Amino acid sequence: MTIDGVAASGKSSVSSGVARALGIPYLSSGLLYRAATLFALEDHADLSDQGAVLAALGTHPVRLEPLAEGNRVWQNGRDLTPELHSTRVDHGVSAIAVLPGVRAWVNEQLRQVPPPFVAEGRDMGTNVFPHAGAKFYLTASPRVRARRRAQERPEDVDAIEAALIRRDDLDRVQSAPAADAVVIDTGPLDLDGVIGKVLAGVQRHRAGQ
Ligand SMILES: Nc1ncnc2c1ncn2[C@@H]1O[C@H](COP(=O)(O)OP(=O)(O)OP(=O)(O)O)[C@@H](O)[C@H]1O
Ligand SMILES: Nc1ccn([C@H]2C[C@H](O)[C@@H](COP(=O)(O)O)O2)c(=O)n1
Repeated sequence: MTIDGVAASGKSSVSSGVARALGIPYLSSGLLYRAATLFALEDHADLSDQGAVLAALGTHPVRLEPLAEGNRVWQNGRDLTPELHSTRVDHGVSAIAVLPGVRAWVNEQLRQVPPPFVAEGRDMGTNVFPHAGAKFYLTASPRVRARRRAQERPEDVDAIEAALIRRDDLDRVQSAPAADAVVIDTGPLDLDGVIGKVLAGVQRHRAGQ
């Protein structure tokens, strides 16, 4: 199954809850785009130069550890995960994510994982796993998302909201919901409410309704 959505709409938290309820792993594609961004930044690569970015990726083998309680990304023995939600990675990741070679690098890693799993990101239901059994797409207003994110970060809500709107715009091309996805506005719901809606959708799908 796939869970896509806009930035900070709750994809990772919801995927983790759904994966735990179903007893299967979840895969965060966004973390792989973030790891690619971190490598490019550390190598001082021009983020719009696909050749330079792919050269940086070529020297940094990574492993996505699909833990249900939260994915981690490893480079040999180094756990990259704590650095992947830094502001500098947030600012650079959309530039990296438009590069076709980077998208192929991410998708190849995702497609090596044996099902069943919950795949989470932007284009899981449209491009990477178009034949997934059940598809969901999470949204919420930029203000709601910024308020939630502000609980985790020292920046103020207005700055976070502006950055989210910028990233929504830059990611728009690969972020369209699949035609057969169930769209959920998470604004009026708490986390358990969203997880419950997704699980109910999975049940309906299994029952063939
Ligand atoms: N329905 C909800 N109600 C309240 N808080 C929520 C809800 N869903 C998610 N959150 C909170 O919002 C924040 C962002 O959620 P999360 O990191 O899961 O989003 P995301 O879509 O995976 O983000 P990103 O696109 O940056 O990877 C977290 O602090 C999470 O706990
Ligand atoms: N399938 C995906 C997943 C992610 N991206 C890009 C777009 C985001 O700005 C960035 C980080 O993702 P997030 O952690 O916010 O889910 O990666 C993408 O293009 N396609």
